[in-house]
Amino acid sequence: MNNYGLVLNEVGMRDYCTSLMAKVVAPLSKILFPTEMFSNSLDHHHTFCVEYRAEELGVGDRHLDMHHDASEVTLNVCLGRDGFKASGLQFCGDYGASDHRASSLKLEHTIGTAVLHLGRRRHGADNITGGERVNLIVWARSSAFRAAAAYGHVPPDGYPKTKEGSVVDTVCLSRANDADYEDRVKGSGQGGERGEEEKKRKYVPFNPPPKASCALNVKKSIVKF
Ligand SMILES: O=C(O)CCC(=O)C(=O)O
Ligand SMILES: [Fe+2]
Repeated sequence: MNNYGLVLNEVGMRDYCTSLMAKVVAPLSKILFPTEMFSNSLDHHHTFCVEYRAEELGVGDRHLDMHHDASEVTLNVCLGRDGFKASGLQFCGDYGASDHRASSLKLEHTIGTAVLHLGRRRHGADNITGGERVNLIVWARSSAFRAAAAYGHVPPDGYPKTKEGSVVDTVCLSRANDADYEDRVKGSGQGGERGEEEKKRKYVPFNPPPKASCALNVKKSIVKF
């Protein structure tokens, strides 16, 4: 979670952000993610700016731990500021997939460019080493998809889960979300101690218990009126 930034919906920019979602995010999502259940029904959003500041500038977020978003599709636009250093956005696999923690892409942010990705794709931002970086983030959501999940038509977080495969890359580990973080980073020369706040978090294990059903519950998807 970012501690520094601004929720644009709360400062009078909701309508502007809604038109950005309708004119940019929704049409591109239809083209890029045509097989997703929600690709035709993105209808609301949580839109905010994130801000990272290098240590030399004092307090601020330096990086963002590995996570997936509370969105169906995310638009991430790099707005500035000139001269920031170290801008990597590391992507891994999709939440629930066997390659969830395998590295897939490292994107270097540059001002004026954007990336559109599925919300469930694991990602995290590198430590900024100079200057300040500000990005606009649109978490686009579908009410229909979320209602389907709430009523059990699809699993609660949207997707069935597959047992994790053998490839787990250190760059994809999350200090806050992975119970095995410390064991896995030991000896890898990367990562570090969890902060106090991260230690207090309740872990939600990625892999489902052995007997958990991963299939969609077909019976539940029949709605009686
Ligand atoms: O810093 C970035 O570019 C990513 C931000 C992000 O993933 C988020 O706020 O959910
Ligand atoms: Fe994110």
